[in-house]
Amino acid sequence: MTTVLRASPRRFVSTPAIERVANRALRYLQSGYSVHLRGPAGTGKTTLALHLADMLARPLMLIFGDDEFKTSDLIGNQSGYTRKRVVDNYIHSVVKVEDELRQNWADSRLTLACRDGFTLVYDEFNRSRPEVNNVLLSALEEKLLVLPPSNSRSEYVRVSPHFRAIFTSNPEEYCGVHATQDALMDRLVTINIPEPDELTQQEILVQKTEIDRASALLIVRLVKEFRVRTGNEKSSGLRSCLMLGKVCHDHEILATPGNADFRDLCFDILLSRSSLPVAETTKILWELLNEAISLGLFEAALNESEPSQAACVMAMVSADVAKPEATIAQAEAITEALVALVEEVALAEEVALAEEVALAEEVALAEEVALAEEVIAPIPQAEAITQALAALAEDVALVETVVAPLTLTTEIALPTASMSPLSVDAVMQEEVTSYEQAIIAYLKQVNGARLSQIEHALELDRFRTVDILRFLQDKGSVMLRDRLYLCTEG
Ligand SMILES: Nc1ncnc2c1ncn2[C@@H]1O[C@H](COP(=O)(O)OP(=O)(O)OP(=O)(O)O)[C@@H](O)[C@H]1O
Repeated sequence: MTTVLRASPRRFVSTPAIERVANRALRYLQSGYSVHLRGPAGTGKTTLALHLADMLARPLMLIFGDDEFKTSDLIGNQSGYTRKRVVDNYIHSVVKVEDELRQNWADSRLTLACRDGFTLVYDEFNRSRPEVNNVLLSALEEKLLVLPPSNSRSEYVRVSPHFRAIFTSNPEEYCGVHATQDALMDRLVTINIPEPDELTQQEILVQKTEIDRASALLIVRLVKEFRVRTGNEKSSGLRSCLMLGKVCHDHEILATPGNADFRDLCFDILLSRSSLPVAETTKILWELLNEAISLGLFEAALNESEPSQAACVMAMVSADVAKPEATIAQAEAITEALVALVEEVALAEEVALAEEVALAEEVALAEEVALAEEVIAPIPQAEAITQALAALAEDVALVETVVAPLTLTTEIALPTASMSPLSVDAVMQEEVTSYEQAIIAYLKQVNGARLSQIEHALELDRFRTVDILRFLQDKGSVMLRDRLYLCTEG
């Protein structure tokens, strides 16, 4: 049984680049021509073919090219027999038997599509042997499909004006494909489908795997870079990107080069896609992921809303590695730019650190000042204590003087041997009187003084000063108030 599809690609993503190609193809189809989409594996040819068929709004016949294909698989074949037996016994002695054996014909997809005006999508048609596809030549050009000779049906099928064919193929250097015959190519409009651009791949990833935009871009760039470094630019990385994106999304794996799960995923999906020896490919991928971590290339480039210097550097890297002719000088320039960037980051960190240290020092200084103020505050009290101590010392001295043995005073005041006792007394009396007057005069002058001040001012020793002051106090000429000696005379 032949199934007619009404298929359209699930969640077809249209970006400006895809729309341009789709419009071109649709133009040729509307003018009655069949279209051939040619390009490396995974560039979106089949998806685009289905999308175009959907745009034509006709039922769809889908055929996949195969090396085992025969022409009959395209147009149909005899399938089984119908046997017809007639027994005539009209005269009882005569029996007439007629036996008829007829082959049945079953249309295949191409015949159905041509007859009913469906859209045929012949995916990877160059995987079928060229002679199998010869039947298409007259269908496309003369609009007649030629069937094997038969007595029971027409050998020609008139191709409906609504019939359209969309072919897809991989380039001839691909394994398992046949060279396409010129006659067929001459009847088709061939559009080359390169690998989708970065934006398209990112968009497809976001819409089909529901991964976030930043992760999608990181994956696209990582896969692109890996393919460049492994010299595997012939095919497209879109399928690998879709696998990475879907697994990351389904299992909540953070798509960053430093994440161990993501790294495992990259190794599982990408290693087998390189034609280099496994050890070499592993080293390349390992280095790539490490570079991405240390230089933060991919992460920095993701911040598209604020294009940073790192993003520019990444753009340079992408642009240059994409060109095989990128010279060593360009590579050095890129390295220099990266080094400058790393240095700038280090400098910024240093400045931030210095500012932090300065701030910490300021805080420490402020704390010290506060502490010092706290320490200094009690000083007036200390001064008062010192003064009190000094006064106390004076008082102690005064007491000592008072209790000092009288003999000592006598000794000090002893007259010289040359003087007579009378003259000695007179001299002493005279001397004492002059000291009394001197002290009274001094106390009047300074309006009161301490014991030590009087001693110093009049250059007297302590015992004499105390004696004289006590005498003056007894006389009522001097009084002591608050450790100050005051003259009571007017
Ligand atoms: N425009 C698009 N919108 C949505 N998904 C897309 C689009 N283009 C490609 N894809 C997806 O990318 C993957 C590869 O696309 P597709 O199978 O069409 O590539 P292809 O060129 O036909 O590959 P092959 O030559 O190996 O058959 C598919 O999963 C497909 O769904």
